[in-house]
Amino acid sequence: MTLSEASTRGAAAVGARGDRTALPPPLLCVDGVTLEYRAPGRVVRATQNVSFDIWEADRFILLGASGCGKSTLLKAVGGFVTPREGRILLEGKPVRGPGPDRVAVFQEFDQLPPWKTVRENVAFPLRISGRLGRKEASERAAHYLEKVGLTRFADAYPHTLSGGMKQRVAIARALAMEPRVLLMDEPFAALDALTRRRMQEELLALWEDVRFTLLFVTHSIEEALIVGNRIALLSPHPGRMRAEINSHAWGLHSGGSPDFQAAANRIHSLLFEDGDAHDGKDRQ
Ligand SMILES: Nc1ncnc2c1ncn2[C@@H]1O[C@H](COP(=O)(O)OP(=O)(O)OP(=O)(O)O)[C@@H](O)[C@H]1O
Repeated sequence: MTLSEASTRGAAAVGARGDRTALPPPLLCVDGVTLEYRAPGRVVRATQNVSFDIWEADRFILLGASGCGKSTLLKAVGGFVTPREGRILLEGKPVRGPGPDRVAVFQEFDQLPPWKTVRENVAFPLRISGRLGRKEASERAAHYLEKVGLTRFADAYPHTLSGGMKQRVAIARALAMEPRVLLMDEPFAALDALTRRRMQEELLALWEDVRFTLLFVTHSIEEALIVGNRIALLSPHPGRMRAEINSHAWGLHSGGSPDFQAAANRIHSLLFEDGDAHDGKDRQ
């Protein structure tokens, strides 16, 4: 990767598609977003003036050090945190709160109610959101459980599943809602290395099949390169855009190659080299 490949949001998107005029409007627009947590006598600024656009079927990664505001950005897109400054638009409309058009998968294994079977876990949000009746919800649950390879476990309870299987259920549950954007907050970080790798493979295979739009948070450079087609690099706390990078050239089979290592090293220095000196320099 050369410096010229690190680019602003618009240029990166153009690079990924090769033709500026062919670009439709973005699905999700994060525009100058500053996020803060306020408590009496204390303000924590989580991100500052962050901007990026996501197009349909992008696999967009938020990458940065611990505490740089990645999860807070995801929560803001989810509608759980209101920007202090800037705006977030989904299909051109301001995000004003949570909605079924944005569904999240988290790292924790306890995100599934333990008293519901796997099938019920997947079907439940479809029913309570009023989207589908009992029979249709159950059919859709079966469809997505098949996609994540868990048909045989539809009647099992979460505590009988491995960590990877629980994450598959969470992914099936999220995809079953057929959201406009799937939000994933370090979904594989609590898994062992082999399972994590397999889950990355499965997520990419699912994407090939379903072509959902993904906003994915990680602090693993390797995972970002493998899972994403575009990566936003955020500075350490408070998170600001350092650069945006096209990563569509990298995939599951790139790991370990000299080019892949060079890209990872380049990202590492963009993330961690003398912070403010870098901010903006790679955004042409
Ligand atoms: N509920 C909260 N109240 C106050 N400050 C918070 C709250 N949640 C997060 N923060 C602070 O906001 C900043 C950004 O946190 P956030 O969890 O978004 O970062 P992150 O990049 O996702 O980190 P990690 O990779 O460790 O999960 C941090 O300084 C954190 O301490």
